[in-house]
Formats: sequence, structure tokens, C-alpha cells
Amino acid sequence: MAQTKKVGDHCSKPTLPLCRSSKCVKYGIVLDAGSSHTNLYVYEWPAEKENDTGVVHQVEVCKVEGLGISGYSQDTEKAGLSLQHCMKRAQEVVPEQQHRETPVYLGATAGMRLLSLQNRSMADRVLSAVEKTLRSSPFNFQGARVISGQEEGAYGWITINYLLGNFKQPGWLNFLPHLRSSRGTSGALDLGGASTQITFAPDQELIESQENSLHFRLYGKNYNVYTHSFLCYGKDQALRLKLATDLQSTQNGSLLDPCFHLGYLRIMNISDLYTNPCIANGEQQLPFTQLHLQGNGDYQRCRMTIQKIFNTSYCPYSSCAFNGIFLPPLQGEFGAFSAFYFVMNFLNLTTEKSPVPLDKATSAVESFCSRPWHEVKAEFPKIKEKYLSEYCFSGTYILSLLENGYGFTMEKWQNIQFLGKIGSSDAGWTLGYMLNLTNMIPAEKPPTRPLSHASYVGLMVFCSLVLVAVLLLSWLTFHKPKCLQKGLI
Ligand SMILES: Nc1ccn([C@@H]2O[C@H](COP(=O)(O)OP(=O)(O)OP(=O)(O)O)[C@@H](O)[C@H]2O)c(=O)n1
Ligand SMILES: [Ca+2]
Repeated sequence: MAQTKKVGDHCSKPTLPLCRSSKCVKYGIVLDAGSSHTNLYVYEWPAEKENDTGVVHQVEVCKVEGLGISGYSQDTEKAGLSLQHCMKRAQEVVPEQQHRETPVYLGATAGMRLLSLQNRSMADRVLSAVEKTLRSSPFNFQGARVISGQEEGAYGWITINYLLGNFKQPGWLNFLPHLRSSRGTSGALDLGGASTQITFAPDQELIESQENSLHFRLYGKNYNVYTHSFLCYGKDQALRLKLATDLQSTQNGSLLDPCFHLGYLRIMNISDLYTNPCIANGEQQLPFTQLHLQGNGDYQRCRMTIQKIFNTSYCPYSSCAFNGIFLPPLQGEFGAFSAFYFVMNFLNLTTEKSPVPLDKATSAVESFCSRPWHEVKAEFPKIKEKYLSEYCFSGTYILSLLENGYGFTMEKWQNIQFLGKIGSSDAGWTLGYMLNLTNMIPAEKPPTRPLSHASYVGLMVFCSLVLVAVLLLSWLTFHKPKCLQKGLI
């Protein structure tokens, strides 16, 4: 990718040999090894247009059964085995004659970032196990690695702006979808299980902290982009943070939790709550080993308990999100995807047309939280209990994060669009990652062919016909054959 600050230098050489199939289509595979699960994506694009924008699209997504790869730290072989089913699926999707030239990449996100912080050698063993499976496939294995939060934010931003056509040159702008800022790009909001990213092009030129600043040159244009990844503020880890905070004020391990529905019960081992670096110590001081959680479905109180996990008491910059992290004033439109979309879509808050206003979204979450668990369970029998039981917490967390964490006011909220897919492709970091590693986004605008070959031939034929017609007419005018002259008979 053309950028003065390279976000990923791993395997960045062009890897794709010339396409040999009759259709001249190329393929690329990316595995998104998230904290909660792994997805495999197959992308396709016409070989002769690979430097155009918006031509790469997703043709397959395969959801890996079981845990995210970091969940296999005690049984690392299983991390590799779990991927086999989706790798077979990819072999069916990509034509056999192109298997060897199709690159496959695996990027692991916050679950593996946390495991690396906790136990580096365990994380390396998990990566070796997945690498073994990927190497044994017929595809062109290009690496399995843990990507940084900064890369995750940057590639998510590139993906959505590429898919929305925002990197296209003026002249094409009339055809762009409405989700586009005045500066020509859309911000990206990604909520995972273990981390969350915010990335956008701010109005101000200066980004006050270096680690939040990216510079890209894409298709002949410069972009200064702000990004931050909040590790531990994905929705699963945020819930753990909240529970650990609430536990400090219980005496016996019983917790009346307003973020769960009335009648909902959950028993958790305290040791499971304290298994990663998000929740620093504290466990030793607790005189009980289990947490008995009992829901009482109260949105307002839930919001207050969530608020405690955002520290807004200090800010070493002109403005901050929370925990002393720099955040410039929000600018333009935003696309919110991953769990932002899953949760808001469940709550019917993702209309295609105009966004649901903030006060309406708040009322919807409030009324969902107030419903008793038995009623919710009866209405959605097909939804996984883990997801269903947490939608009240998740909806409230999303509102807190966006409103209090990032400062989306009633007005700015209208600029957020919750998106699952753009065209046939899922919104997420994987497409941007592949575009970068296959050098498919040029720094300079590729020389534009004024016309395609077919249009050129067509135009030539048309001009020739016009010329012949003009010549014929002139000849008829000046040399009328005798048979056409008046008064011959
Ligand atoms: N239909 C769905 C699917 C997922 N989830 C939740 O969404 C979160 C996971 O979102 P995802 O974007 O898949 O996260 P990961 O990629 O696994 O995590 P990370 O990016 O932090 O590594 C999980 O808490 C999961 O329970 C949900 O509520 N409803
Ligand atoms: Ca993710």
C-alpha cells in the first residue's frame, strides 16, 4: 500500500503470477482469526483491472466452528484442526488450476494480542499450529501473524472506503453512495469481542499523538488519518471489565445485574473472569470463587455501571476519548460494522435509509432491557443463548461507547450508518489487508485509458460510416447521375 508510514511490512511483495484461466479472474484468501471466532474470506477480481478501485469483491465467507484460535491455548493442535473445514470449502470455491497461485493470509486480532501479552510462547505455539494447517493446503501460504490494533483500524478504514468507491477520482463522484463525508472518505468503527477501533480523517491537519496518526497516499491523493484500537473494550472484554468492577462492591459473590434481563441467571468462575491482562489482579482479595449473576433489566442503571469502565478523569491532549487517549473532533460520516452491526441489527436499529435517531435508539434498547428473560427467550428460540442474553448489555455498551466514550452527540449520531455488508463484501479489515499485501492499491492514479478497446473499435466503425455517408452525399449532390436529374423524360 502506498503510505509513508507502512502499517504492515509482512509479505508485502506482489505475489500473484499471471492469471491463466479463460475468464482471467484472480482469487485471494484471508482468515480473520478474531477473539471470539475465525472467518475465512475468499475474494475475486478481474486480473486485468487489479489496480482499479472497487473491483475486488467477496465471493465466499466460511465461519470456522468452535472457539477463536486464542481459545485453544491449552490444546494448540486443535487451533490448526479447527480451520480444516473452511480450507476445504475454499478449495471448492477457487478453481483447481488456480489453487497454487492463490495467496492465503491469516491475521489474528485482539484475542491473540491478549494471549501474547499473557504468555508469548503459548501464542507462538497457537500460530505455529494454524500455520501448519495453512501450509498443508494447496494454496500459496503467505503468513500467519498477529496484526496490531493500528493495522486493524487502518485496514478497516481502507476496506470500507474502497468498497464505497471513495478513492475514485472526481468525475465519478456522482455515482457514489450517499455514505460519504465532505472530505471524501468515511470513518470506520469496528467492535470486536476483545477490542474496538475508531478510524477517520479529521478536519485538523495535526494529529496530536504519533501513535494515532497514519498517512496514506492512495490513487494520487494524500490522507491523514486518525486511528485508535482500545484493547479490552471489545464487547466480551468490556463485560468482564464491568463485572470485575461490580464485584468490588459485593460481599458474597451475588450480583444483581441491571444489564441482564429479569429472571436471567448465570454462574461464572471468578478465576475465568481474571484470565487475561484486561483485568489486573484483584482476584486474590475476593473471598468467594463463584459469581452468581442475577438480571434485573434496568437500562438506566446498566448505563451507570458501564460508565465506570471509562476513565475520563484525565486528558494530556486538547481532547480525549477515555483513559487519556487522544481523540480529535469527530468528522464526517462513519460506517459501524462487526458487533456494532450484529447488535444494532438484532435491535432493528439499522435501517437502510435514514439512521434511527439517538433518542429512538435509546428507547429501543431501554424497552428491550426491561423485558423478562423468559419472554425474550420464547420470542427468539433460534438465537444462541450467549448472544441473546447479552444484547441488552451490548446495546447499552454501544450507546455508552459512542455517546460517552467518543462523544457522538444527537447530531453526530445521524452520521453513523451501521453496515454489515457493502455490496457482496463484509465490512471488516480483511479486504484492506489483502489489498495492501498484494499491492493492489497504487500510490498514484493509474493512467486512465480514455476508452476501452471495444468502445475504441466501435467509435472507429461509427466514424468510418459517417465519413462514407458524407462522401456519398457530397458525390450525389455534385455529380447527380443522369437518371436522377430532372426533366430527363
Ligand atoms: N450474531 C452475532 C454474532 C456475534 N456477536 C457477538 O459479537 C462479538 C464478536 O464480534 P466479532 O466482530 O466477530 O469479534 P472478533 O473478531 O471475534 O473479536 P476481535 O475483533 O476483538 O478479535 C462477540 O462478542 C459475539 O458474541 C453477536 O452478538 N451476535
Ligand atoms: Ca474482529
